[in-house]
Amino acid sequence: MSTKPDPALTLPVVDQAALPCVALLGNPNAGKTSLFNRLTGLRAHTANFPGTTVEHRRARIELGGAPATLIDLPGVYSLEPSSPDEAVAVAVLRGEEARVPRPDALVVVVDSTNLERNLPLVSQALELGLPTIVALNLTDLADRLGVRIDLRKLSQELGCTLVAVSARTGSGIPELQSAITALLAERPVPVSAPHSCACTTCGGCGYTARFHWAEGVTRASVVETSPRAAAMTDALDTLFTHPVIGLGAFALVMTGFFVLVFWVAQFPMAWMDAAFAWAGGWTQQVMPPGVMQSFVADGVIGGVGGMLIFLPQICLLFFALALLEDSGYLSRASLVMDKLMRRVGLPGKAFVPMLSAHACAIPAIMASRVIEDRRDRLVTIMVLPLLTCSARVPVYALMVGLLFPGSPLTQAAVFAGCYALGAAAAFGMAWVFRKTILKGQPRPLVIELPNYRRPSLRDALLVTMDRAWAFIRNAGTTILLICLVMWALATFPRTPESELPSEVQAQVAQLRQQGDDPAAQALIGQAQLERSFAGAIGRFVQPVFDPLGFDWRMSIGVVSSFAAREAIVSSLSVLYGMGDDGADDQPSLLAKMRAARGPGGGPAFNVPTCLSLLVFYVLAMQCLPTQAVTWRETGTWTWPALQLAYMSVLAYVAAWGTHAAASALLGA
Ligand SMILES: Nc1nc2c(ncn2[C@@H]2O[C@H](COP(=O)(O)OP(=O)(O)OP(=O)(O)O)[C@@H](O)[C@H]2O)c(=O)[nH]1
Ligand SMILES: [Mg+2]
Repeated sequence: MSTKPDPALTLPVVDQAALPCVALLGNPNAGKTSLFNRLTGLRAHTANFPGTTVEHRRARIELGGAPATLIDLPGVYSLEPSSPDEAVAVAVLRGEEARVPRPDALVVVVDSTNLERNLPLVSQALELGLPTIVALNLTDLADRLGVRIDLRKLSQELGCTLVAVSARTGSGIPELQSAITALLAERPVPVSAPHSCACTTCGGCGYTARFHWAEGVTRASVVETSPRAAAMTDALDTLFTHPVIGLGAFALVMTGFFVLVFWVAQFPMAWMDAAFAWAGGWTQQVMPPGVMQSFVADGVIGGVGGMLIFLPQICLLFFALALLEDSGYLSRASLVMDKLMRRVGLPGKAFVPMLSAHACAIPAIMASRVIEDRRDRLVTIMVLPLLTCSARVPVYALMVGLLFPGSPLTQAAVFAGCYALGAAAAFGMAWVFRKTILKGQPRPLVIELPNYRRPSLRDALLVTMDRAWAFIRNAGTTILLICLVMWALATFPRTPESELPSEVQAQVAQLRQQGDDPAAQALIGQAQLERSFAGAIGRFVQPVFDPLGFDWRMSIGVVSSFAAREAIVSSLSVLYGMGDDGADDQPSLLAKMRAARGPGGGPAFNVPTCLSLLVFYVLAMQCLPTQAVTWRETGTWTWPALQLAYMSVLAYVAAWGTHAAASALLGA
């Protein structure tokens, strides 16, 4: 599924340049984006692991009745960047980022449950000489964990205004807004930090001085900590990061995830399928037969409905992923997976991008900016589109629904198998790249483990609603357009019944004599479809896909999905819906496809063909926006071209092998 431009990035440049500009700076995972969302009312992505934001984001806010620009930055541990995302933050601070105004003031966001680790950056920020406020965030969690901070003391130690806030509950937000307004009005320059190092001969003691200062300030201002909370975190970490138990826990979490997404979704999906079937049937009753009826029933309801029935599954996927991201577990899973990933040449830091690629490869490719080494990053980017993104979900669901009607557990297992195949292919290809064009050993993982947090149901629901809306918008625009083109290609030229071949006319006459009018009508529909533009194009490309077991309708469906893979579902819905089998008064889309016949008279979607289609869609690169992002992140067309070439060959060969093996095994 392609991502739309962030509304926060759509401010006119001229407008922003004239406005006072405030940047949110802070350690990774300190809650900068959550605060940004609170202050702007936007819904930028947040998650409980370091490195969620990898690009600056800006929006206009009102402060004391006057407009200002607020910039959210990627998290940094220091102002000496070590990865591309950190470089973005530092470039904005220096005024070196194109089209972004240099900030006039800073809000340094600090995690109050992790004060000591956040303060070294505060000291560097204060040295920039910009008007600065420190926002002490996550105070709700600090309260729950029994961490108490003496705010007056801390403010004195820092020598700047300090505001305690909670981006989660909203407490302290009005005070923060007032403090920023005053900061922009008065523009006080912070007093110089008390830890600067006079030594000019070595690079290390500056850091040491900063860390000593952070330790001292923490000791002076943290009044109370809770050993019980720390003990609980340690106990959970011992389990989740254990080389064996940790792997078992990971397998369990993932299994639960897929069963939830698959099993729960089947109920609303069945209702929606029935609703669209009813709507199609109703249209046929109220509209006179003809081109318009076919346009509405087959083109619009059939095509878009064929896509929309998968909405519940998409929603559940994003909801479950949001809860998982917010829990703090993912950083632990990265540690457990690091060893395995490094064995195939992937860095441990690729884990979170790989997991988020299960939603969409585009943000995942951008998220790989957290990987410091260029070769490590390139290997990761090259294999990310192999992981199952949400646009593949409708294709998988359609195929497993056709393959195993009425057995949700088998469906769930095959569905999970597709995800596993994508992951295995990504690991295998990473290994191949490491042995060939991107030789080298990935760096070992050093990662900060965030606190475990109770996931926010509200945030997860908001993410889900956004994604659902994006899915509906996509179905109502791009997919609808593809459906209409497909419908037009399948409708015209319309061969009159009298011009159909004589053997077809004879069969039709015989069926009518037997009183089987629906079957006669279906036969005419089939013959007309075969003589349409779609039939001609399908037959032209079909020889390419014949070894994979695809008939001409599937072949044209595959071609239609090279710009956006999910388009195949709607294309098939239109094409199979139009060659109506007449088996039922109002057959659902799945029923129509199940009843469709292939050239030999057997089911068009037999087991080898369904499996081959599944394998093809697991492995093929069919997403133009992903290619564009690969180009942007790598700076050359070589990598996206290679990505397209190797994935297409891999998909074709694997689908061909699957079809041949399944046909041999089943004697098909
Ligand atoms: N309980 C609680 N959780 C918070 C608060 N602020 C942020 N969070 C959670 O902390 C996690 C990190 O929040 P983000 O806003 O993504 O942090 P960030 O600083 O933008 O992180 P990066 O983009 O990785 O640098 C998310 O799970 C948030 O829901 C808060 O005040 N209270
Ligand atoms: Mg962020």
